[in-house]
Amino acid sequence: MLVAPSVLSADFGNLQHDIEMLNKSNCDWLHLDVMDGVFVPNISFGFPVMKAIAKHARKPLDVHLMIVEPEKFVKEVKDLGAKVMNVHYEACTHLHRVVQQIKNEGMMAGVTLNPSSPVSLLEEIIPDLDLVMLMSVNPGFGGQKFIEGSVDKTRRLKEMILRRNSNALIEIDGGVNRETGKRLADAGADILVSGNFIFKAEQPEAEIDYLKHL
Ligand SMILES: O=C(CO)[C@@H](O)[C@H](O)COP(=O)(O)O
Repeated sequence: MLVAPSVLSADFGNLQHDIEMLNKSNCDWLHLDVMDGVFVPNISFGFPVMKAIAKHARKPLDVHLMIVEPEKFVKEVKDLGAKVMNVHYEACTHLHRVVQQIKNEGMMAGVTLNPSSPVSLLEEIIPDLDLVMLMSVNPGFGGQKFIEGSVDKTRRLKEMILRRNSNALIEIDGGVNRETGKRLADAGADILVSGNFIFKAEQPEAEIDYLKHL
């Protein structure tokens, strides 16, 4: 299992401390949530903060854009040195074009689905994707309750990926902890994003290890 701690739940007053903790940990990617106050009802951080994080991070960056018109920022995300660029299905009118732009910049192309968006929406594009991220909470905030239907949705996505001969990885984001993480792993998840569960833990590195071994 790959584990991508969500930096949204870090201590922003002491960000370097938390990034160093993640550098020392066995986590795989750093998950960076960009929110614009339009696509989601919250504003998080943008490129100046991500550049500062990138300077200290010794793990690949997994950038999740919860913004309208994400295609305007492909080059900026590439210049950060990101490994993964995740855009929302719901934010892209010309999704196929955006996915090609991301891949042409040498990044993994990820498409994210909101909880109410069915996996069937990805039927045509799935062979082109490197990754699909399912939101298991409504995007915009850390620390929300896991939406139960996400486990079955993960299973259905896995079936579609196999049926369409896609190599897409399955990433799940929202409300991931020991218990939900286990069920998601059994359903076919490849990558778990986790915010509050990791950063509020007494021993964040041990919780990362727990999720990694699911
Ligand atoms: O993208 C988001 C929220 O919009 C997530 O990445 C959350 O930041 C995950 O946090 P937890 O639900 O694990 O606390």
